[in-house]
Amino acid sequence: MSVRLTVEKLGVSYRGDGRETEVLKDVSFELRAGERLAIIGESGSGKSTLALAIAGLLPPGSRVDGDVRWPELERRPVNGRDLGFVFQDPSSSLNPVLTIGEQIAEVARAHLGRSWREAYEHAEMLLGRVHLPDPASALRAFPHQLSGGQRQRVAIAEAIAARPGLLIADEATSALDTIVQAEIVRLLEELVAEDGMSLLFISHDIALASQIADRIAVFRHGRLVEIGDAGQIVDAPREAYTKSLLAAHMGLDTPSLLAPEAVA
Ligand SMILES: Nc1ncnc2c1ncn2[C@@H]1O[C@H](COP(=O)(O)OP(=O)(O)OP(=O)(O)O)[C@@H](O)[C@H]1O
Repeated sequence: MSVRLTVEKLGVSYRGDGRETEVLKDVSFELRAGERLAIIGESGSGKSTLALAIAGLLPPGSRVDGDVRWPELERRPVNGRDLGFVFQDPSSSLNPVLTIGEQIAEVARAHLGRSWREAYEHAEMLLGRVHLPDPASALRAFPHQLSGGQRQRVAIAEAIAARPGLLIADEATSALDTIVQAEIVRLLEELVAEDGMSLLFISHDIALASQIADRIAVFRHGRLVEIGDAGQIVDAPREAYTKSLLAAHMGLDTPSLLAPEAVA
């Protein structure tokens, strides 16, 4: 499998109020084509900063050390074209005064060079792919006319409109109730498999991460503590911190994450 992304000794510091705060330190990993990698860690561990650094979206003035490379590309990656971003709050990527059709079609026009008519057809096809009921009517709807789960489906359709090689989902299901969350996770799995995209699934929820990811990377205080196959991380974590994350998940009322044979 070819390598889609190489993160090498990445460090990020934010600057403000005359101070510099280091939030990512010496982070290295590879993401292969078609691979689903979950990034997990507590709030403030640097997960979103990692996503922003990969997308080239860090605030101006941030200090970046190390490297993010895209071996398959011979040019700089273009946001929207080479990578799609889905955030926790779909309102941050959807424009409230444009119809759903206009927003998705605009991505197809900008990045795929489609005419408006072709771009609208493309948008309707994508709304079908994200399982929005009645895609033709949805094209004419405004974001506020949809439910939270439907808005997240639209945000996903927009993120994949230009067929990017990488989809970054940053806490994309955290604001949704459990049933809708499971549906969106299934949808992401389906789309990633169909399009051969790589997925960076950012979550504070190790149980959810283990459902969707091939591999899991555990972050703490801006450092990559442990990375491995999802099964290994959940069944046989090497680091004490990962064990404590798993233990914190295991409330008395929580079903075990471990496979039955591993418990026996
Ligand atoms: N623009 C910024 N300027 C200064 N500090 C920032 C900025 N953005 C984030 N931080 C700080 O960087 C650290 C890492 O934040 P980040 O959002 O990357 O963590 P996270 O793991 O994604 O957290 P969460 O799960 O709460 O979103 C935190 O201490 C945060 O307060």
